[in-house]
Amino acid sequence: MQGQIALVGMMGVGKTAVGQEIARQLGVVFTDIDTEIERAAAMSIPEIFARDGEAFFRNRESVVLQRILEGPRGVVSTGGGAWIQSQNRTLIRASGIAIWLDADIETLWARVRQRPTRPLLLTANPKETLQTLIASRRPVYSSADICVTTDSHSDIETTARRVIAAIRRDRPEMLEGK
Ligand SMILES: Nc1ncnc2c1ncn2[C@@H]1O[C@H](COP(=O)(O)OP(=O)(O)O)[C@@H](O)[C@H]1O
Ligand SMILES: O=C(O)C1=C[C@@H](OP(=O)(O)O)[C@@H](O)[C@H](O)C1
Ligand SMILES: [Mg+2]
Repeated sequence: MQGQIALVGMMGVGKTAVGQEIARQLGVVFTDIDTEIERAAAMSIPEIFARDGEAFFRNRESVVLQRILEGPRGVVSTGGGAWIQSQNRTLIRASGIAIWLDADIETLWARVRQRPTRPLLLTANPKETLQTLIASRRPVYSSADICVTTDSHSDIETTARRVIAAIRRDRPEMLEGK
């Protein structure tokens, strides 16, 4: 593999689950940035937001992202806000390619509503908050290298295969040696 494959996109779209499956199918290392932040801080994401605030979390996110991108080549799943920061986009572009996983609001909402692990959605109307976040972030996600759309009918394994097929089609040099 010629660089890092980074997954970006809204919370609940499946970056963590699909990223892990892409890495399994390609036989490369998988890293989830949120998991690495939690490990380094010995705290959960909701605990970090509650104790230190979002700005602190964003700082940790950039530091951990840089460290992971400098490591062995593989698949890196980011948190939904990572690609929104321009310095993170620069880091990801310099190390490989960004895949935007996209889905409609109903698909995202069905997946995120089940678990209270996303502090940005602890609002009076979390679905509306999700919708507002999508509207502000979609133009930024669209600057990723490749977009793959998922929906409630595509399972994790199928979505992973479609991502790999899209990379093979658009950026075949990325998968050389694979
Ligand atoms: N087709 C699918 N693709 C991706 N995730 C799915 C799919 N169907 C259900 N899920 C579930 O949706 C939830 C959110 O996925 P996750 O990987 O945590 O998203 P993200 O990391 O983008 O926030 C998980 O429980 C995952 O197993
Ligand atoms: O969209 C965001 O700003 C966030 C998404 C989360 O990751 P997932 O996209 O993996 O849920 C996590 O990094 C944090 O709760 C903030
Ligand atoms: Mg995730």
